[in-house]
Amino acid sequence: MFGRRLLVSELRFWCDPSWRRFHSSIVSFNNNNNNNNNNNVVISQLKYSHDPSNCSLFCPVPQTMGKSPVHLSKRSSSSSSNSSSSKSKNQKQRGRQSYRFIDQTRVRVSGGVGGNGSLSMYKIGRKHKKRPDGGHGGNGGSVVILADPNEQSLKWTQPHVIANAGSHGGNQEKHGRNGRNVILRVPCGVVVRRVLEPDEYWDFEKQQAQKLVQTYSTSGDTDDDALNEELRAWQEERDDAIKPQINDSDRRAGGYLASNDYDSDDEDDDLDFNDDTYYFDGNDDPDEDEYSYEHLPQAPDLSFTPWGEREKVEIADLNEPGSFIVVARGGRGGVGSSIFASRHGPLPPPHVLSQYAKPRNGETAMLELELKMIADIGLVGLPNAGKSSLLSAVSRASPYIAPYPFTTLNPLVGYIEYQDGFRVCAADIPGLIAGASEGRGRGHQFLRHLERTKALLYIMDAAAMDGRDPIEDFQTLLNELSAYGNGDLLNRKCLVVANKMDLLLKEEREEIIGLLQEKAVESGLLMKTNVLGISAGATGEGLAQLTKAIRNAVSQNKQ
Ligand SMILES: Nc1nc2c(ncn2[C@@H]2O[C@H](COP(=O)(O)OP(=O)(O)OP(=O)(O)O)[C@@H](O)[C@H]2O)c(=O)[nH]1
Ligand SMILES: [Mg+2]
Repeated sequence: MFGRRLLVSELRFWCDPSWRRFHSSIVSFNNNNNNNNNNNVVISQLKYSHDPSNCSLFCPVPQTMGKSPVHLSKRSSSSSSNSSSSKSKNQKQRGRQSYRFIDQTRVRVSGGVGGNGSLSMYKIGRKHKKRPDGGHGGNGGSVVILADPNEQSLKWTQPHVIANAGSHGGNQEKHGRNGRNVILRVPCGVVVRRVLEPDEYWDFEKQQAQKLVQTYSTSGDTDDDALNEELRAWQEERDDAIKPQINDSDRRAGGYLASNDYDSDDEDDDLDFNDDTYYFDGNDDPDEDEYSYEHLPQAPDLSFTPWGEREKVEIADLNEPGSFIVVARGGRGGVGSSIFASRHGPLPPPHVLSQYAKPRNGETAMLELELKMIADIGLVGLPNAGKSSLLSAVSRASPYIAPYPFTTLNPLVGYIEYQDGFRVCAADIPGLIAGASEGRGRGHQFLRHLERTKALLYIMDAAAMDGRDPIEDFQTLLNELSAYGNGDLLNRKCLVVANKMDLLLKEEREEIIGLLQEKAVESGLLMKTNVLGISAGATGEGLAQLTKAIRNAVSQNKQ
C-alpha cells in the first residue's frame, strides 16, 4: 500500500494500543508526506478509533515474536460504515440482518513452503580447509481451522489460503524462521470435508481396485457383460460400505490433526473389510482364477461418486469452541550444510548437499465447509407464522419482520436470558414450505440447521392471515420434518405454539388449540406442554408461560 498511489479523504483505523510501532510509523509516514509535494499519498484526515467495527483498516494482532499466526475471519474484510446516522430505522434493521451469511463454502488451503537450507562453507585459516556452517531453512506455516464462538458466518476473502513460507537458512549456522500459521476462524458447528482430487483415494483397497480396473480396461475388447455387471455391483456395494467416519481416537484434547485421517496409504485404517466378501472378481475363493480380465470391453465407470462430483471425506466436526484441525501442514525446511560439520570423514559431494538443502512444499487440500448451527431450540413454521416476531419478543435479537413471506432468508440466533443467568439459544429458521425436505424453497439448507437443536418449537399462524389453515400448516411441517434425513427430527422434544391469538375470539381460540392438540397427540410428538396460545407480535400474551416451557424443554440436556 505504501508504494502505491492512494487518495483517501478520511482514513480511520484501529490498532491494538500495545503495538506502538504501528502508531508511530503511521504518524511519521503521514508527516513526511505532508512536507513533500511529490507525495503519492494524500491523507486529509487521520483518525484513531478504538472500535474495530468503525475503521477502514483492520490491524491484526501485534506481532510479538514474529511468529504469531495470521487470523482470517469476517473481521479481516470489514469496511467502514460511518454514514449509518443517515439511515432510516428499516434500513438499519435490514442492514443488521442482511449481513452476508454463508453457511457452505469451499476453500483451497496450502501449507507454506519450507525455506532453503544454506550450503555455506567457512574457510579455516589460510589452508584450503572448509567447515560447513550453513543453517537449516525454516518450516512453512500450516493452515488451521479453529471453531470460534464469536464468528457467525463462513466468510473470508481468499478462495485459496496459503500459509507463509519459512525463511532460508544463512551462514554461521543461522537457521531460517518458521513461516507463520494461518488460522481460519469459523463458527462452532462447522463440518470440514476434504474434497479429493480425481486421482486421490480415501482408502487403500479402493485405490488398488481402481488401478486394476484401469489396467484391464486398456487390454482389449470382450463381450463379457456379466463381468462388467458384477464389477459395477461390487463398486456400489463398496461405496455403501465405505462411509468414512472420524475416529474418536484420532481426536486429541483441544483439537486433532487431519493429516492422519486422509493418509491413503495408511494400512492401519479402521475400515475393516472382509476379503471374501469384497474380493475383486466376486468369487468366494480368492485363489480361484475363473475369469480372465485380459479383454474387458472398455474402461468401466471410473467415477465412484455422481458425475461431476469428487469424493468427499469428512475430516472434522468442529462443534466445540476452541476445537481445531490442521488442514494443511507446512513443508519442511531444507537441511543446511552444518549438519555434516560434526561428522567424521569427507563431506558429501555438492550435488548431494544441494539435494539436502531443498525444502519441501506444504500440503494442499480442497475443503468444503458446512455450517450446522448449534442452537438449543429451533423455531419451525411456515412463512409469516411469526417466528421472527417471537424471537425478537423473547430475546435481544432484532430480525427483520414484515407481513410478507420469506422475510427471513438466513437463520438467525438469539439468546433467551433468564433472571438467574440461564440462557437458551434459539434459532429462527426461515419459513419452510411443502416439499422442503426435497429441497424446495432452499429447504435442505434450512432444515440442516435443525439437525443439532435439542428441541423444536412448531409455530403456526392461528389467525390464518395468509388464508392458510393452521392445522394443515402443522401437518405440512410434520410431513417435511419426517421426510428429512432419517426422520429423526420428529423424535425431538417439542413445543407447539399457536400465534396471533390477539386476532381470534375466545371460542375460536379454544377450537384451534383443541384441534392442534389433537393433531400433535395423533402424530406422537414428544410434547413438553399442551399447545400454547401466544401473541408474539402484538399483545405479548402467553410469552411468559412459553419462555418457562422453553427452559423446561432444553434444560434437561444443558448443564
Ligand atoms: N396481529 C399479530 N400479528 C403478528 C403477530 N406475530 C407476528 N405478526 C405479524 O405477522 C407478520 C409476519 O411476522 P414474521 O415474524 O416476519 O413472520 P416469520 O414467520 O418470521 O415470516 P418469514 O420470515 O417470512 O418466514 C408480521 O407482519 C408481524 O407483524 C401476532 O402475535 N399478532
Ligand atoms: Mg422471519
